[in-house]
Amino acid sequence: MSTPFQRQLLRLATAGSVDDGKSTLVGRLLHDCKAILADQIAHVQTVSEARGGDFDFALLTDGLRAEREQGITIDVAYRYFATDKRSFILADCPGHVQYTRNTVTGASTADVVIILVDARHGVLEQTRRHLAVAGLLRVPHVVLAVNKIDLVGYDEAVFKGIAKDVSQLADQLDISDVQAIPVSALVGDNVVEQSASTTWYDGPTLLEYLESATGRDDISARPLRFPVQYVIRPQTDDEYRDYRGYTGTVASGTVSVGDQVIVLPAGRRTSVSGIDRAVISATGTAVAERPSAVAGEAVTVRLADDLDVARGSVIVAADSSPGTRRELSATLCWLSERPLTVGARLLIKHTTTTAQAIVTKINGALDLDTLGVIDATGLELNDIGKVQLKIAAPLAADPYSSNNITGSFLLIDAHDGWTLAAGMIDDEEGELL
Ligand SMILES: Nc1nc2c(ncn2[C@@H]2O[C@H](COP(=O)(O)OP(=O)(O)OP(=O)(O)O)[C@@H](O)[C@H]2O)c(=O)[nH]1
Repeated sequence: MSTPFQRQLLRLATAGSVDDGKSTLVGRLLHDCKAILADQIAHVQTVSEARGGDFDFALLTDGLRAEREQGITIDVAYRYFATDKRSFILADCPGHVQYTRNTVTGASTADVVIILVDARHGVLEQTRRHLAVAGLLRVPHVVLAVNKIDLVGYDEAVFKGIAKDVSQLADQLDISDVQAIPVSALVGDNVVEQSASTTWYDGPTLLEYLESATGRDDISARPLRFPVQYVIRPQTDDEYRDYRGYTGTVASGTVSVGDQVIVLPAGRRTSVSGIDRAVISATGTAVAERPSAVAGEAVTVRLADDLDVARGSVIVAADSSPGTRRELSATLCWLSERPLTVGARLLIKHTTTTAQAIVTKINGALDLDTLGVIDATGLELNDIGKVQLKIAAPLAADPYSSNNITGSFLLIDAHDGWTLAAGMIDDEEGELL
């Protein structure tokens, strides 16, 4: 069972092209739902006046920009805010040349992605790309914020035209829930307050929508996956002499004492004999035994038998084991300036395992104009493509459609440690694109 706090929490990400108004929209949202501190408002007022202009909402979110100017690399920053009804975590993806990288990072855990379109420009290539990424990552809800609606005279036909274009794309990309909202981030229309200038629109404001949207499926109801991060074996002379436990974060499902489990990749069956959690208090750290733990909790699991368990092992429900594989069909978002070619040798980071991998085949790339798959011999920066990989170690992996944690991975350059791609494991039929 999730706690009331977990139930109310909604993860958001924003996406849009440069100057579509992301910073202004986020600033407006935070300001109008009173999530901004008074001293921040006073500061923005002073800076805006010094520049001889009106209150600049983008300044409320531009702290990041200042940090970037100092050379600190921040691709995605997380902001927390709350209303009476709900708490939010917003992955703020600044306008940047590496759009896809930021969007993938921000949207990978998002419940809702807000895709901005400038009402004057309509759907652009970036919009298609952002929609494709949201579809691939199976973000449950997409908000199409048709921004700068004030600059097209609050014209209903313009809004409807863009909403229709996006709804057609969403159908092709298998995105089932798109809510189009006409907004002016600058004026504040339909962000928190209903606009008097769009009387033809009877849908929710952005905040109303966000306060009522449901999150991703409850991952604690899925089969157990517990990737082992560390093996704990104190080998001291005290009561913990024979202690052997496996720490990690429950990726999905629930683990309870007495559960029948299988340890992968070895495939040995055993049962859970104990679950411990460190409790830190004023008097020090103690170990508390727990009857069970749910997805998202970091615990130490003890097993009834002394098996070969190491970092990278995955403890899974005995009646629902994914097995292991050394070959994967996957969809990649290629995030590097260095193109991918067949035969490339890389590292794959999948849950707590890192192993060598080789790209054996490139099956095609997504054509953003037609949204079909076209032949490709390589993948370039921001391309989305289908590949086959051979891996040096067996992975306990699920298709992304059934588990977004054990179904996803990163590809890393073995020489310099740079992240090259984010990958999602295809269904058996390879139906991701
Ligand atoms: N008229 C009008 N102007 C807007 C609106 N939203 C944003 N703007 C203006 O558009 C410009 C770009 O807005 P930003 O919020 O900086 O855009 P952005 O998408 O965050 O830009 P980057 O962070 O550089 O990607 C600014 O001059 C804003 O004042 C709107 O709804 N109406």
